Amino acid sequence: MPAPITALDWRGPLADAVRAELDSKTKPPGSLGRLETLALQLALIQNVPRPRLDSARCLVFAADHGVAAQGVSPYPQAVTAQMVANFLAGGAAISVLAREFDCALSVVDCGVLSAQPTPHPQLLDRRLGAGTASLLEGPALSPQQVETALANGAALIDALPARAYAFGEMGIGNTTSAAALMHASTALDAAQCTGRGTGLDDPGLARKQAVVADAVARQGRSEDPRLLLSRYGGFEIATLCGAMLGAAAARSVVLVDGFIATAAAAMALRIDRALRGYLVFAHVSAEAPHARWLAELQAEPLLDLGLRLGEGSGAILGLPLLRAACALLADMATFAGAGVTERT
Ligand SMILES: O=C(O)c1ccc[n+]([C@@H]2O[C@H](COP(=O)([O-])O)[C@@H](O)[C@H]2O)c1
Ligand SMILES: Cc1cc2nc[nH]c2cc1C
Repeated sequence: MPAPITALDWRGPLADAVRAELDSKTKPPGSLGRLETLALQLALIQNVPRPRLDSARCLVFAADHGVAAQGVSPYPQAVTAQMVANFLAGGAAISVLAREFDCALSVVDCGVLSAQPTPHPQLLDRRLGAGTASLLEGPALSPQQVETALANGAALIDALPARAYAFGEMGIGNTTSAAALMHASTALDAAQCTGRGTGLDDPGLARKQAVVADAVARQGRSEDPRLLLSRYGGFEIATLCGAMLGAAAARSVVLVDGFIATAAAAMALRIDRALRGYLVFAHVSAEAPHARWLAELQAEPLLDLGLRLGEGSGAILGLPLLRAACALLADMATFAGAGVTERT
């Protein structure tokens, strides 16, 4: 069972003090928009009037998916292991962004079907098995694998402490898993929950929608997040779910990436609603159902850049905005201090 999360108190004395401090700064009240909300959120998360973001980590959770055999992705399953090697070699988009933003990068192997993974200081072995089972043929994870994944994710946070986490994922076929989780846990139909992933053409999209519809027709809808994770997977989504809950329990900020990371967040929110205050939805992906799911979660993403890469690439782009919010709260002059006249 993941550790309990302290719900944020947006109406308490600390929130009032931070709002008053923001209003005392040399700017019209509210004129720094979302950066002011972020500063307040960070203060409440850290439970201090002057939050700091002196450490940040990016964790990319990777796994293979049996459902990839159904032709639901234009790329072969082997790309998952190949991209893990690319993350570690420093050539992937997330490798470049992590260096650019001075953010430690780790890759969590939750079940990638590489013959023999080469040990690497940034590679963490948390394999639950040899790839997620096909969600079309039965449960993608056993109930025991779900529990192990949730515990693994939370334990990673204890092992790799940070004030902020940019969480991402890699897994050919995992937009099908995320689509099935969305279809099975919302009132939306399979077509509304299914997107083109890495770039399916129209016949591919129709095939993927049929797979999502079939899988949910066979295994059913549910409100139970553990049951949903068990039915539809995948290994990386369930582990990511545990990591999000662990990060919030440790009072760290969780930067949520795209469609698949949002699937993990949606399941984690069903496990502990208090997680909500710790989440920063960094961007809205170009994967069509992502905007719909964010709307269901009443989440307003920070960025809309047309990204649909995954890997945590959108999540990490939120990091400079979090850092900016902290710096503004800490370092801006007040009207009184700078001798600037307040509004009449
Ligand atoms: O983050 C997103 O919104 C996103 C949207 C489309 C694709 N992806 C990435 O693409 C992979 C899954 O796509 P697919 O087509 O194989 O299901 C997986 O590695 C994800 O990281 C990610
Ligand atoms: C090349 C490639 C890189 C990725 N990164 C995340 N998902 C991906 C899918 C593909 C196909």
